[in-house]
Amino acid sequence: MPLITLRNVSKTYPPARRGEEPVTALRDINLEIEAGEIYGIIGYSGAGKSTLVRLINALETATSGDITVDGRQVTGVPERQLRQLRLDIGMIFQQFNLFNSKTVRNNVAYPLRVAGRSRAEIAARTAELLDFVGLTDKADNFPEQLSGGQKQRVGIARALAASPKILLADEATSALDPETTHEVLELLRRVNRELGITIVVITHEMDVIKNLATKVAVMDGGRIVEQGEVFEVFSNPREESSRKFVSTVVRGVPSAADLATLRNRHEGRMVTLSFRDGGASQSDVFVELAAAGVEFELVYGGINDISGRAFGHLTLALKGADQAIDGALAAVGHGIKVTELN
Ligand SMILES: Nc1ncnc2c1ncn2[C@@H]1O[C@H](COP(=O)(O)OP(=O)(O)OP(=O)(O)O)[C@@H](O)[C@H]1O
Repeated sequence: MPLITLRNVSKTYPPARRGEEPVTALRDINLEIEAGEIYGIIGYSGAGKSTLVRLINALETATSGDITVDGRQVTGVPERQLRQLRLDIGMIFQQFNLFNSKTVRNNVAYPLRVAGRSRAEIAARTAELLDFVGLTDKADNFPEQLSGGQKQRVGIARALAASPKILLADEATSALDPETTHEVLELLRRVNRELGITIVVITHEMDVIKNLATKVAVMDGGRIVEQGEVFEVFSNPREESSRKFVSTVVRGVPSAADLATLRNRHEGRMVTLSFRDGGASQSDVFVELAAAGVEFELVYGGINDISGRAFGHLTLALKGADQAIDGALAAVGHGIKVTELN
């Protein structure tokens, strides 16, 4: 059974003022997240991502549909039954949401104090968590003395304090620079791998999905327009909005403007070759072209590695007789798609 299930979930917010229209933030969402996964949810601002998260941890109630978390019904149950659910879910935020007047140690200890744990237990658990996130030496500092990445590590330690099964990360790296983002993503991978915690990552950054998630749902206008393995969605996005996100991190067939620039700089016939794991490789192509006496230059694109599987699009400028070029490309055979650029 999946750890998190949403069936036909919709959410409509009532109008804020009289005369205004209600806002439908989610429409007929179906989603299954298995234990142990890192599940990415991507969409532009307003797509409904935060609403989805607030439904999973029961901060909002669905207008219709069913939500279960770890076998427990979330929709239509009284508040007191939601207490255990909230202990099972840790959360981290874009702006970290730390208590600025508390030390790092006391920030991490806070959920344990609220849960009424003993002093000895709190001290031991807090020390263990600070060690896990690499901030033992900052235990007595205040958040304002920390870098953004360190603050988020405190946020992660605090979210893990009550040993949740699920960690919800809402734009957790959006306020960080690329290097710090990398560090925090690495920590999240350890949280998943070493502690077995299921992670749901909400983001508008495709790089985060590419580097962290195993599965992804693409949201647009309150709907999930595409979902599946990250490799599948990246290597073969079917919907327009997925294609837009993928194009932010993967160079595909060059646009008309890019092609014009490439033609200014390079001579010859131009083709884009699309590769997919299991098919012909770059070197297969290069060997055939060289054997046919075709000169080639790689002018655009690249090969990506996602979850250990390769795919990508390479645009080549080719110089040689048309027949030799066609023969070489035909000889490479299976697994690559050739797009002639005119
Ligand atoms: N409490 C609320 N009351 C009324 N409308 C809301 C409320 N929360 C969100 N909305 C509306 O629901 C839609 C989805 O918002 P949501 O915050 O879930 O999107 P999002 O994808 O998380 O975007 P962002 O990244 O900007 O937060 C938007 O049109 C938003 O204005």
